[in-house]
Formats: sequence, C-alpha cells, structure tokens
Amino acid sequence: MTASLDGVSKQYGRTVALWPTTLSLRPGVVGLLGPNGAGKTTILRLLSTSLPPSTGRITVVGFDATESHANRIEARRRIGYCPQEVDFPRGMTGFGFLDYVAVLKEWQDRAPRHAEVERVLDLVHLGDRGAIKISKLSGGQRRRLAIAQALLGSPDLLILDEPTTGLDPEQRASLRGLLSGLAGTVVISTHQTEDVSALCDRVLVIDTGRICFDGTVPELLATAVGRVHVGPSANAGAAQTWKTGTGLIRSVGGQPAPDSSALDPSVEDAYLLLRTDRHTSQGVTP
Ligand SMILES: Nc1ncnc2c1ncn2[C@@H]1O[C@H](COP(=O)(O)OP(=O)(O)OP(=O)(O)O)[C@@H](O)[C@H]1O
Repeated sequence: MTASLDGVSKQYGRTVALWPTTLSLRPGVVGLLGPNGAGKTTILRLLSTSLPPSTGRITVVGFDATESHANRIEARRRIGYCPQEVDFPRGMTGFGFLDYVAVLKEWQDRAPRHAEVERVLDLVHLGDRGAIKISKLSGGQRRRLAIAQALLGSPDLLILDEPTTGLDPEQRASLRGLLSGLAGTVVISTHQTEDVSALCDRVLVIDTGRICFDGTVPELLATAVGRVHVGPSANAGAAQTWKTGTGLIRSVGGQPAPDSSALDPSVEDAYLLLRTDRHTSQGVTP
C-alpha cells in the first residue's frame, strides 16, 4: 500500500470539505471525479501533506505524516505534487526552475541533478524548451513544466490536480501514455471523463465531501447499463438530453421513450446518473 487516509476529515471554518474518509491507495492510476467544490483538491492537498487534516491519520509509504514533523518530511520525500495552479517565477527558465525545485528536494550533486532535470523535461516533451524563460512558454507548456517538477525523483506517490486542463489533444494523449507507464501510485483529479475511461485503474467519485463511488471503470459503467437511449424523442424524466449530430435525441436516465434504443453508456453517462440518483434519493442540493 502506498498511502492511506484513516478517518480523515477537513473542515474550513463551518464548511466541511471532506467528511471522515478511510481510503487505501495502491500502485496504479486513481482518478478523482466530481463537480466543482466537491472536495477533490482538498483530498489531494491532504494526501500531499500540504494541508493538515481536521481529524484522522494520513500515511504515505509507511510514514504517518500526521504523527510528527520528521515523519512528514519522510513522507514528502516520496511524494510528487502538482497543484491546480503553480505560481512560476517567470523570469526563470524551465531548466532553472526545475533545477531549483530539485535542490529543494535535496538533490545535492550537480551532475545527477541536471541529468534528472533533463529527464523530466524530456518526459513532458519540453526537452528543447528548457533554456526558454517561463514567461515565453505557452499555457500548455507551463502546465507540462508544472507536471515535470512533480516527476522529479520518480516519487512513489504522484499527485496531480487537473493535469490535463489546458493541454491540447495530442499532449493529453501523450500525458496519458506517460502516466500509465509509471510504476508507482498516481492520483489525479479531473473533469475530463475521457481521461478516466482511458487511463484510470480506479475511479473515486466525490460529491459534497464524500466518496460516493469507489471502483473500476467497468464497475462504474455497469451502473448505467440500460439507462442511456437514443431515439426520435427524449426519455421522460431524463437527467440529461441533447440532440445529436444525427438529429436523434440522446437521453441519459428516465423512462425509455417509444422507438428508442439502448446505447452503451460512457463514463460521463454513469457519472451523471450517479449524481442524479444521489441527489434525487437524498435531497442533496447540487
Ligand atoms: N481555503 C479554504 N477556505 C474555506 N473554504 C475552502 C477552502 N478551500 C476549499 N474550500 C471549500 O471546500 C470545499 C471543497 O473545495 P475543493 O477545492 O476541495 O473542491 P474541488 O472538488 O477541488 O473543486 P474544483 O473542481 O472547483 O477544483 C468547497 O466548498 C470550497 O469552497
């Protein structure tokens, strides 16, 4: 097991961002899906040990980061974290920035440190951009530079908050290739359901500070089988409907309309239905 949350909760003043949660993470790619404000970033910051929990224990590679400062340092040595937004010193070059982060991560010897910086620059396809000032990089290139700093030292636990936001389709596909080839545990938060279906071994759906689904992509898809239709009219009571390019109406949930046929659900369909079912049955405000 790479990391665990044991009864971990987080409250900001009166706002409960995460209700008491117990979770174990093993090698593979774990995707956190959920609407804005659900608590994804809170979980990632807790796991990264940059945010102290209100209750519970957080363990990373055997070190209980909530127990002592020394344990937290040991845990952090095994973590790579890329937050949603990184404030770069824009006057620096990409290479200079990564070299600086590598120094902070205790890479003391210059030659192996520089080799590591070159390695992670290559991994995110910025090998030929290292000497350029960060202010001159595009938004997508800066995003990849932020990911590169998290890859330094091949951490056991790699935590990426919305890593594919701002990347073009080619770069997104390439990042998926990179993440799926890593040996350790990778935790990503995303709004891109395609990333989840293409990449994740395990999906956690978060809603109002609670994990409301924990399983594999096929298990998530199975929850929506027989509930997605296409036809000349919309399903009554559907959670979502839209007119497709063929002129037919695609309905997610509801009572199948006459002459409609069932479709294989996507991760997005299953996610929408999970949320709708939860909000209808529990009266949770979306
Ligand atoms: N520093 C803070 N102070 C007060 N409330 C906060 C703070 N950070 C987050 N919150 C609240 O905690 C809840 C969870 O926020 P969080 O950022 O974890 O959600 P998220 O799922 O990552 O959202 P998004 O998809 O928009 O990034 C929200 O209600 C948010 O307003």
